[in-house]
Amino acid sequence: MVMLEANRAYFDLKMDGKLDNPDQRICEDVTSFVRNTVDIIALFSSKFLNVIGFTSVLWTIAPELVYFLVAYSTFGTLVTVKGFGSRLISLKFQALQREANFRYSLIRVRDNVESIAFYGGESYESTTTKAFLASMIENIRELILWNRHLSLFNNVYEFSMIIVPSIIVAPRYFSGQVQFGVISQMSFAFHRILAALSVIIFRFDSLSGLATQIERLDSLLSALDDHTGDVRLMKRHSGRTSPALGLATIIDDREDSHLMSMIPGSMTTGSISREVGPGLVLRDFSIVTPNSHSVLYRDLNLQLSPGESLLVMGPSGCGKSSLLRAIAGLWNRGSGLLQSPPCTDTFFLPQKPYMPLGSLRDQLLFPKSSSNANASSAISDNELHMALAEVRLDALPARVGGLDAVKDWSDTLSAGEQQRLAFARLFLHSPKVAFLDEASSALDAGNEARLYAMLSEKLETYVSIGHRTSLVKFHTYVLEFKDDRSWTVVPRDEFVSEIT
Ligand SMILES: Nc1ncnc2c1ncn2[C@@H]1O[C@H](COP(=O)(O)OP(=O)(O)OP(=O)(O)O)[C@@H](O)[C@H]1O
Repeated sequence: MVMLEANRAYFDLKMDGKLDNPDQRICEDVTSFVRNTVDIIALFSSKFLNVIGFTSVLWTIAPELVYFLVAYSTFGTLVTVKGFGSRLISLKFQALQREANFRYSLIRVRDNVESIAFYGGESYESTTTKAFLASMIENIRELILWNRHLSLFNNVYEFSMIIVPSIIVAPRYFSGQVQFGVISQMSFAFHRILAALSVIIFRFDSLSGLATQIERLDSLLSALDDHTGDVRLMKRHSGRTSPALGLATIIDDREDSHLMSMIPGSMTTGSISREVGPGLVLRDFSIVTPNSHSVLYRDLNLQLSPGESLLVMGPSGCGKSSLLRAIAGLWNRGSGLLQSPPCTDTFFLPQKPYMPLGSLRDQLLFPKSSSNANASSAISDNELHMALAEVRLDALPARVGGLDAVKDWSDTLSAGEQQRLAFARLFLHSPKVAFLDEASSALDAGNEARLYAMLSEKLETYVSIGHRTSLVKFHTYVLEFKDDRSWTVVPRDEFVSEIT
């Protein structure tokens, strides 16, 4: 939940790609960690009481056996930890990682059944999934082998002590110094203390499992901490309002400079300065991709006042979506000034419409939740039906069983229907500024023109990304990226006269 709620940590951790399978760490490792910790605390407490209780018994009969037990269990513990420890922990770590990878490969197939079926990619997917399974099995095999070694060592360690107390006390029994009953009393105490002092040896399997879970959870928490550090730096940086703010200013600041050094690549790229304002202003704006550190474009300057709109065009891969990522705060590496309205006034329609789990009502209200009384009572059923009618999906509720019908919407609706539903979502939220990333790419020209005509009536300001020149007439300005990474911003009419 922290990952979802705290400054889009889920997005940044995925983009950084340094942490594998956070889902498994959260769902399974936490549960196992809590269960194992409780078990181990209970076990250690009971063994501690055994040591206290039985040492006094053994000490009165044969104190040399107490020294012997301490030395023997220390030797056994050292052999177990040094000989088996690091290998077993790393194998268990890999086991969790490979199991999660295998499960993720199955989930990917489930989520992409239609595309795989169209491509006829069953054999490829089967090979890939089998490779994940094989790597998991190989690891389990090695784990079983090492556990067998450990268990053999445990048996030798334990059984070689069976007759030791009798051998040591036998001379005293035959010389009449002790009774026969004392031998069994001493033997019982000896084995209870041995079991207690050898707890690390006999329970090494659970302890190494716990160590693995601690390591995985620790790296998750460290990644979240690093992320909080990054966000703190960004917030501090974006809190400044001087348009002249640049990388040099930040590096001169000693505290910020320390924080900047925690961000990979920050000394070379810096962060974008952010301000809140009514329109959209980009000044000397450059974007750098998160991992590859390649600069998509440099020194972009534009100003969009309330009431104006912008169409972003350009060849595939030139960085159109990345511009929206930067405006949304998903990408921060780069330089220059970005002024945009507060996030409460903006709404983004991403390239791939997202259909959350839930009812048709949830699809329309997303990202608000229909279970939130304020969100659901603010928008009536009638308004939801009207929004659907505006995007020509008025027949949808009857077709699927009403606004509360729950389906897998990404599979149930066509790509164009999902895009129309996303437009309905946008109209219902009626933000001051909207950002649309090829949000009508799956629509026919008629539906696209109708939706854009409605958009220009309903919203003051919007920025769209699109490839079709038919969209130009719905925008005030056109920002065009060229193949050589240069760019131009021109008024709509100028753009039209240039291309005709
Ligand atoms: N997470 C990432 N890490 C590194 N590079 C990335 C990442 N995401 C995108 N890129 C790269 O950044 C460049 C710009 O990507 P972007 O998605 O902005 O292109 P685009 O202009 O919107 O393309 P299209 O029109 O095909 O959607 C591409 O070369 C892409 O490979």
